[in-house]
Amino acid sequence: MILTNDSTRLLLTAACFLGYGLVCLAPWLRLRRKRLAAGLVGEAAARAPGWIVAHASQTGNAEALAGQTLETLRLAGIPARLCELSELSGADLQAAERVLFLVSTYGEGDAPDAAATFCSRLMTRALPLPKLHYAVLALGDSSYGQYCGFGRALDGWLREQGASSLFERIEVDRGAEPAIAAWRQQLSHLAGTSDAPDWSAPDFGAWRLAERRQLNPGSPGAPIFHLELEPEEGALPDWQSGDLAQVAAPGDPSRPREYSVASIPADGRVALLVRLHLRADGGAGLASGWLCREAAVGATVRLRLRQHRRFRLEANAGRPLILIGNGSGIAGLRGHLRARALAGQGRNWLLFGERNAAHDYHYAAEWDALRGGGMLAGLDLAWSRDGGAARYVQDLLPPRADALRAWLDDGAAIYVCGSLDGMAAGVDRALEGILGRAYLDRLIAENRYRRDVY
Ligand SMILES: Cc1cc2nc3c(=O)[nH]c(=O)nc-3n(C[C@H](O)[C@H](O)[C@H](O)COP(=O)(O)O)c2cc1C
Repeated sequence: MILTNDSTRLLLTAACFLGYGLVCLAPWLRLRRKRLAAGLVGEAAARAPGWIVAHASQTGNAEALAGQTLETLRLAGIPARLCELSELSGADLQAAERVLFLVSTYGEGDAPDAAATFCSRLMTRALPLPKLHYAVLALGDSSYGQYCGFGRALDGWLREQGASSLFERIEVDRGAEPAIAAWRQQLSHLAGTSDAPDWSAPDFGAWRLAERRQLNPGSPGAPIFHLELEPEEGALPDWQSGDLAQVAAPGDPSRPREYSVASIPADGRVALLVRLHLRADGGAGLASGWLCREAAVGATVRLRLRQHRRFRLEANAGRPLILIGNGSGIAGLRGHLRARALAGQGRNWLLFGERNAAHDYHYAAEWDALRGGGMLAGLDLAWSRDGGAARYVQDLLPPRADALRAWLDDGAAIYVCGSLDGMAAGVDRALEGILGRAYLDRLIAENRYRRDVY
């Protein structure tokens, strides 16, 4: 084809417009993709109030069920969006048609960390919600005094504000399948669909206990063991530092025990730290006794891995990390330190507390190697049975207040792993004393204060 000067110019101009149009379209397409990924189903959902699936989760169970709830609504063609409870404003609640709440309980009947702002901002006051229809799935454990305490408090507060429940609160005791099935059934009924997807958790796999060694021989405390496991068949599954492993012990398979994974996939094995639980009568706990004593090296262990989104590094992977823990809590922190070393991120500060330096300084050689390699910038230790100024890990914080502020000013995130009794509350109080509650609440809202406490 022969082009005249005029038709060439015309074609070039048209091409320019087309190009410009594509440039303008690209951000819109990106935004649309982002909205879809965030759970906004269809453009209408961005405008219409629609349904909201709100979760408050500490270790990811309620969050995972919220994702599955959203998926069920999505399949039924219902516009809905997924969010964390603390992202909801009073105006959101007043505008929403229907809100499904999936919340767990922590501490002693408390809300998970991620719900702190919702509790302090909204649940402390009156908020008329006459138009709101809602349902609550409350996750808990009936061996605690305040069973499903937060789910019950939330339900009560919503009712006091004039909201109407779509169906009675459903309580899930230790992940019990029948309660989850009841929620699924109610949901299918509401959504007008009978083909809700199957939500069952993945099966336990067969793993071989490849290694076991006691970390604290001679300690006045209960023995603690480092275990390494590999799949009996097939490839190692993928996981991230911060994730959890569930073990079904032969003596009590219906109550799997959960442990923080202390290794990363690059190690080629799942490592766990298990403290032998000694009962008042001197006998060993069922699951820990089996894992630490009875199961021979080479034995089959039924295990499955579970994502722990709230304790993963995720968006904090590029920040400096302050890792605080005690006892077996070093497991989750070790996973993070190994992930950081692999990524070449050396701005890590470990603060750790145990009983005594001679027997309970778990993984001391590893920390030395990390320091030598520039992968551990700070290490502070507290020994409760050795005397000295700092007895518990929280005592390490006030004398290091200036360094702590400097790290946080540099954008650091804090990860706490270990016992809820004493340690977690003590660390929280010490941080509040140094930084103030508002600052800590901001860190929580920014996902820069993450806890795996038990
Ligand atoms: C340290 C700790 C404290 C807990 N406190 C309570 C409690 O007071 N009441 C309750 O019903 N469940 C309690 N639970 C059980 C959790 O709510 C339950 O394991 C739930 O399935 C966790 O869901 P999530 O992963 O969404 O946070 C507690 C669990 C832990 C680890």
